[in-house]
Amino acid sequence: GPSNQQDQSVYEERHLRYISPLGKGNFGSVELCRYDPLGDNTGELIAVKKLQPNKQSNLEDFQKEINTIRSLHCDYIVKYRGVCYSMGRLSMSLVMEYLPYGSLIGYLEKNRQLINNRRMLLFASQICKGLEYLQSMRYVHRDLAARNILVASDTLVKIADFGLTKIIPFDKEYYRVTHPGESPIFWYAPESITESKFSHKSDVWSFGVVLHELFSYCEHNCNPKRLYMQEIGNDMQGLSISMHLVDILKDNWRLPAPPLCPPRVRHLPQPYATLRVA
Ligand SMILES: CCCn1cc(-c2nc(Nc3ccc(C(=O)NC)cc3)nc3[nH]ccc23)cn1
Repeated sequence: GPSNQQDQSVYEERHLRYISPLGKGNFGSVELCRYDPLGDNTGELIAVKKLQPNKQSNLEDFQKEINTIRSLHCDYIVKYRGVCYSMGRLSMSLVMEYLPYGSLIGYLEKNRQLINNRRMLLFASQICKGLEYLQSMRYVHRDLAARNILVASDTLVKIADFGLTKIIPFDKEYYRVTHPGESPIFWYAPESITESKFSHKSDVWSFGVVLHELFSYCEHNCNPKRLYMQEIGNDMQGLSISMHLVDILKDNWRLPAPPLCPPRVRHLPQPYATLRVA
């Protein structure tokens, strides 16, 4: 559509045709819809994120997420299209570009044989560029994980879901969360677990876990949570899982390099995340 189609556009609910569910994000679910004002099925396919009413999230968080994604213009970040008001502006939905190949996890599982190291590194570099752009805007994503990476084509992936994204205050290097919700602790840097501190460095740590997922082809039997839980041992004495996790990380235990991981990736220069533990 016209260039103003890109931003600030309002989609009328009456022209939205629901097609199928696409997935669950933070605070909401995403559905495939066709925006069909002519009513002849020629309208564009869009991804619509609706606020989950029952979740502890509230409209305020959702509006922050919408403002965040609306401010992002990067080839490696899923594009904002507009908003759709319903129930007379009482509730609103976030409209985004539809990425036909879906989540990176499903894509790697389905196309495992066809994806060589070169393409894996292409995906890794695109996620890295998306993260670099976020950092240039002083955003911390706080939920970088393969489940939040979407596939636009066989040669393009994008970062999605900005439900937990925060802006780092201008006088600090980190963002301290007051009320950590359901935390994806197996993607968290140590200081995020122990002090709820999030920074560009903690996003880099999560990117390291995404690299592990990438080179494991997102196989569910070697996903980060399962590998960490095996190492922690399933016998849970008093200490919570997160304290056990921080203990092994402080002892410099790290996720084992995936078996198919090429040597050059295996021995990346130690990310400064490790130096911090020392
Ligand atoms: C990231 C967590 C929240 N989330 C966002 C989306 C999403 N999905 C898609 N496309 C998609 C998804 C799934 C499949 C599929 O075949 N599944 C079996 C095919 C295409 N386009 C999107 N544009 C913006 C968000 C978004 C899905 N979940």
